[in-house]
Amino acid sequence: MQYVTDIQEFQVEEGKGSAVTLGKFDALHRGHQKLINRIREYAKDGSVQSVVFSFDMHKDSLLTAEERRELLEGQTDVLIACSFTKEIREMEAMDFIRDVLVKKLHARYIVVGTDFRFGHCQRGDARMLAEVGPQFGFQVDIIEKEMYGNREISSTFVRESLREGNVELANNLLGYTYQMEGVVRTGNQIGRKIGFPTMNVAPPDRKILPKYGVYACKVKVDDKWYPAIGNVGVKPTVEETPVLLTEVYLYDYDQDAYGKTITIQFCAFKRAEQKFSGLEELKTQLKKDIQYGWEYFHEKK
Ligand SMILES: Cc1cc2nc3c(=O)[nH]c(=O)nc-3n(C[C@H](O)[C@H](O)[C@H](O)COP(=O)(O)O)c2cc1C
Ligand SMILES: Nc1ncnc2c1ncn2[C@@H]1O[C@H](COP(=O)(O)OP(=O)(O)OP(=O)(O)O)[C@@H](O)[C@H]1O
Repeated sequence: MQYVTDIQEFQVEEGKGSAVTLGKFDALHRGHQKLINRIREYAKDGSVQSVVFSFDMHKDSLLTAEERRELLEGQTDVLIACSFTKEIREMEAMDFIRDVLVKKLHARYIVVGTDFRFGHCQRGDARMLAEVGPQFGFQVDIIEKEMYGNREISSTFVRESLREGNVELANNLLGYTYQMEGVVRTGNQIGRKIGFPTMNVAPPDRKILPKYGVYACKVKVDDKWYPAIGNVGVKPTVEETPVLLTEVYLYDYDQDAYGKTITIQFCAFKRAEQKFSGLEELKTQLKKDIQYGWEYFHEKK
């Protein structure tokens, strides 16, 4: 996959056209996957290159740029991560069509959802693309929204579910398990003292985490997955200054992981993070959480 961050530097392969899908693509949820599958179909015979054109809004996001890139590896020929700069924001819709979609991407197929909007003041939309398509030589596919019950799947819906701690719903909307990655750093060593050594990991910058609380997790260390129980939050019982961390206790791991990069997947919500009266009360609750996690994975709820 070709990864492009500066659209000015990019040109579709000589003599080839492209099948392009456009949007923010923060989540790469099941709705986004529908669009990506369509451009893949067009590119299957090699006649056109498939292009995912994503606008990076520079906000807190579900996927870091690196994660989006990894998830799309092997799924598309080209990923354009286009910064949503003033220049892009203020570009007239027709200029975007002419200068970017036609001149740079040689678009033959454009695949968007029903509510896709673009260009200065969002004046461009899917209908406008379809109207001018014949004149510029591209076909437009407007894809019906993938639904969850009677609500459209969207990145906003995934963010809301995470905010409520409902990772099961978020994972269903995504079609994969929500995760974060980070380097294991030293904690206060209290966990070890109370019998539950944990790995402490700070989330990447601007990465959205689920609501503060306890989750059944899967954790990848050195390419191996382990069942675990984790806490997302600021440990109010033991920390005076809040520092957001995800902390995980792995069931079958007894080595030193400091400095290693691990991946944490959030599988199920157990309870909200609490401030306990002291370490004894925390320890009593931790035992219950650990029991819950063990049952979650062993009874495969
Ligand atoms: C499953 C689990 C649940 C936790 N729940 C809470 C909690 O509700 N409140 C809290 O203050 N800390 C909670 N913690 C964090 C503990 O305070 C922390 O593990 C302990 O202080 C050890 O921290 P250390 O690794 O920095 O030594 C939880 C940790 C785990 C692994
Ligand atoms: N549920 C869906 N089914 C099909 N297409 C979708 C769906 N959601 C979004 N799309 C389309 O995918 C492209 C990228 O969508 P985009 O990420 O901008 O929207 P979104 O997921 O609704 O995010 P947000 O909630 O932040 O607005 C757009 O063309 C959009 O119309």
